[in-house]
Amino acid sequence: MRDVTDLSCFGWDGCDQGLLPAGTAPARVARIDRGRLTVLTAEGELRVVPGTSLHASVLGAPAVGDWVALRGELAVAVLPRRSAFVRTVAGRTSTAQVVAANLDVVLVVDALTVDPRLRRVERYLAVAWNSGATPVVVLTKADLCDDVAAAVAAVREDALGVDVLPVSSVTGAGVDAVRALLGPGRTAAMVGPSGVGKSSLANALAGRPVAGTREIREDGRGRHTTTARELHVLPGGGLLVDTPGMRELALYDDADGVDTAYADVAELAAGCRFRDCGHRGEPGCAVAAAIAEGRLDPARFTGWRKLQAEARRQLLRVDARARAEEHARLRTRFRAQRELPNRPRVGR
Ligand SMILES: Nc1nc2c(ncn2[C@@H]2O[C@H](COP(=O)(O)OP(=O)(O)OP(=O)(O)O)[C@@H](O)[C@H]2O)c(=O)[nH]1
Ligand SMILES: [Zn+2]
Repeated sequence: MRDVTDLSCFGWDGCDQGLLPAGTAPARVARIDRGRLTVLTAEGELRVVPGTSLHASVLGAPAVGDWVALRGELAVAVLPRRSAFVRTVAGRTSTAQVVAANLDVVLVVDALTVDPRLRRVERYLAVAWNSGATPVVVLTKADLCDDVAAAVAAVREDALGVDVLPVSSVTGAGVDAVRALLGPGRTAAMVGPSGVGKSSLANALAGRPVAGTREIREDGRGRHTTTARELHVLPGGGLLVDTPGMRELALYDDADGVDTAYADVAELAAGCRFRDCGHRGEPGCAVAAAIAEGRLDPARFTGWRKLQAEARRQLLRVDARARAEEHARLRTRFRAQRELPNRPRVGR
């Protein structure tokens, strides 16, 4: 049995660092429902009211998995996060949304029913790497796949440095391997498109229905069943965040995550003759050479380029300062071009 004081700070390192405002107790956000928070405390679940100061905090609104400081039944502050899975809210905005906070593991979930969608997995991995938590790929519905080993191998080849675990929530195969990631006090979030079996996996891990699942409609269109993010406490003391399926995961500030997810391509690119090589046929392009020699899948290269461009666009939208820097960079480049020796100098 874990002792109660232990639970009150479990997973949050700020307690012993004196980060807790005086007269408050830490609690973990399990659910957010029309502005009200359900939190886990040493005494159990509690519905609390967000104080006005809560939204004023630099971390913004609380997310599932956040630690908040409670003063009575009022949540007064969002406590420092050690990791967060962040996406851009759908639409042409630059608003960041914290999907889940204080994670040890991000489970990137996809199904084995169709050919593994490698580009999609890579996109999730880029964001997951940037979260500060460890990404793991979970491939569900193994019972519906004829050649699990081949499908897993294909994903493993692309998901560099990431464990790839096949599971079936129906037969239970592979569920223990996922459970092993979720020791006492460890928090994982499942992310992935709708219908890949996240809720079914949550139920399999919990050993009881904790999340709503849906039957896929005959026409394959289906509807989202998971409507809210929720932090579930698993029997072994691990914590699992179930998130509603995402129609599209837009990158936020994920340039570093992209380079980690595509470490092989990034490393090749660093070996190009020109530092600013665009890999579009320049001489000495190491990326082009790798593609020509069959060492790099051109589709993976295209995926990298696309995500990099998206991360850069997003950065420009988000950060006016970055925009100024980009302008400065373009100006420098322009100046450098003007000063190329073989360029006729005008007006001098
Ligand atoms: N055969 C088989 N079917 C599964 C498995 N896991 C999930 N399913 C089915 O796939 C469908 C979708 O599963 P859900 O768990 O609701 O998917 P989800 O990812 O939570 O979907 P959202 O809540 O919309 O994000 C349901 O019909 C499940 O019964 C599995 O391991 N094997
Ligand atoms: Zn190049």
